[in-house]
Amino acid sequence: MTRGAAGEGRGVPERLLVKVCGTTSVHDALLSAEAGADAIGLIFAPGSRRRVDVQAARRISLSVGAGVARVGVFMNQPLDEVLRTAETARLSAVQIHGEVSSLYLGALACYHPVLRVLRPAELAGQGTTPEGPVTLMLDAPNPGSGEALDWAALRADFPAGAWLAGGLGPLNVAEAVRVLRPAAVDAVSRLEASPGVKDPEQVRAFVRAAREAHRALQAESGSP
Ligand SMILES: O=C(O)c1ccccc1N[C@@H]1O[C@H](COP(=O)(O)O)[C@@H](O)[C@H]1O
Repeated sequence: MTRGAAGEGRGVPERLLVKVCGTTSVHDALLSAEAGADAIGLIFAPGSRRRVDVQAARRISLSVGAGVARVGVFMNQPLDEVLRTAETARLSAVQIHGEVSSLYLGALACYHPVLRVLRPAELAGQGTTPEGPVTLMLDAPNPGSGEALDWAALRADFPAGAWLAGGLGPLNVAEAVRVLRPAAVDAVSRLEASPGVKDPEQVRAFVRAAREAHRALQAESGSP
């Protein structure tokens, strides 16, 4: 991955990962995998309309196999709950929202790759997303709401190597990729027919639009 300081002169990442979040069925997991997603998200956050139970998540994870990353999404949940869920549901990474300590993140990172979610107001001064098991991810203040961010306003502070979520969909992902050059894009609301149920056309169009945008950036910058 091409990395550098936040803001100015950010390179084009070698790869753009695409994550389709809020998966609640084997059917939708296979749809995302067939559309070419690199990762699916399984939401365990309390109160989410896309919350999946651990045994269903395990069946979903096993259905896609090791070629597709399974990211568990958590919000202010105890460490032992996250670790138990990750093991039972065969997660390959955990996405952590909410108020948690660096000790909590460090302990989790001993076991799993961690996506640490930040809101726009928390971005200033983060610099580059660190090499290693904790990767930064930017999301809207109200996760899973479909609210898009002002990418141009965040450009100077967006850490190189970070992931991007927040109101992304087939119609705007190309612009987001062009402006912020994230290492990965992640979406849920704009890919659904109803909460927790994917719209196949939107999922396919999202993956396609993200890939095309990344290829265009690479071509522009002369990267292979
Ligand atoms: O989607 C949810 O219900 C949710 C609940 C709690 C934490 C995270 C949640 N979703 C995450 O929100 C982003 C993007 O959502 P959207 O595309 O803006 O709707 C994604 O990372 C989901 O993992």
